[in-house]
Amino acid sequence: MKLLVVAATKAELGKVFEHFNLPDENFVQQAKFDILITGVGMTATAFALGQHLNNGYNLVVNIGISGSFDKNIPLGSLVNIYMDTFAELGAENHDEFITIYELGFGNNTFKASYQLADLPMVKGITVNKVHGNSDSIAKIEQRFNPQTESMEGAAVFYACNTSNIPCLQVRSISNYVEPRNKENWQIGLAIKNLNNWVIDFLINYTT
Ligand SMILES: O=C(O)c1cccc(C(=O)CC[C@H]2O[C@@H](n3cnc4c(=O)[nH]cnc43)[C@H](O)[C@@H]2O)c1
Repeated sequence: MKLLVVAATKAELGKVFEHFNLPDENFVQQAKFDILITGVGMTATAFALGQHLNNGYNLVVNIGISGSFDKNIPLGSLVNIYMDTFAELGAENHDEFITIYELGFGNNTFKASYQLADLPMVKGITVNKVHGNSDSIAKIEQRFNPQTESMEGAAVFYACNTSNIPCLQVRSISNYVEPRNKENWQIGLAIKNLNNWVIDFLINYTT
């Protein structure tokens, strides 16, 4: 059984690198798991996965921090994204938005194919532009009713679904999606809790 852990930035996995004494590289290969640092965003993620996904993985775990639309989800807590949507792929038709699915160019939503019992299941969207404006937040909530947003999740699900590799996405909530105020973000807490979860998961999954 071989696992691939995918993160956008090394900063999101700092304690994991320390715990397992891993070399300071973007693609780390170990006996029981590999780690891939892709860079932020869908394009960097898809490119990196295109280079490395063909290594016989039994499971891909996308991890990272994330914004939450749902203020009932505490900052620093972990969620399991069971479906994720490319929220900006489509066309504007004056005030209306037409998804690529509605345009006839294929799916805009992709699902996890591996279940975890112990985390809340939520619906995510993936964006190029972090929402930070009340009008655009209201519009995207009305369009997709998401609970979280990241900049990579749907790209990982797309690559894994297309390659028939089981995948799951675990995110730690660093901020609420609201008019931008970086002072409210809890990136340190979110990364700490995320790293503890990843270390635990790697130890339990690979032994
Ligand atoms: O300074 C900023 O405006 C900023 C915006 C988004 C992310 C960052 C980061 O430092 C981390 C990159 C990472 O974070 C994920 N993320 C976290 N919160 C959100 C969000 O509200 N909306 C979308 N993505 C978010 C994202 O997946 C990035 O890979 C700094």
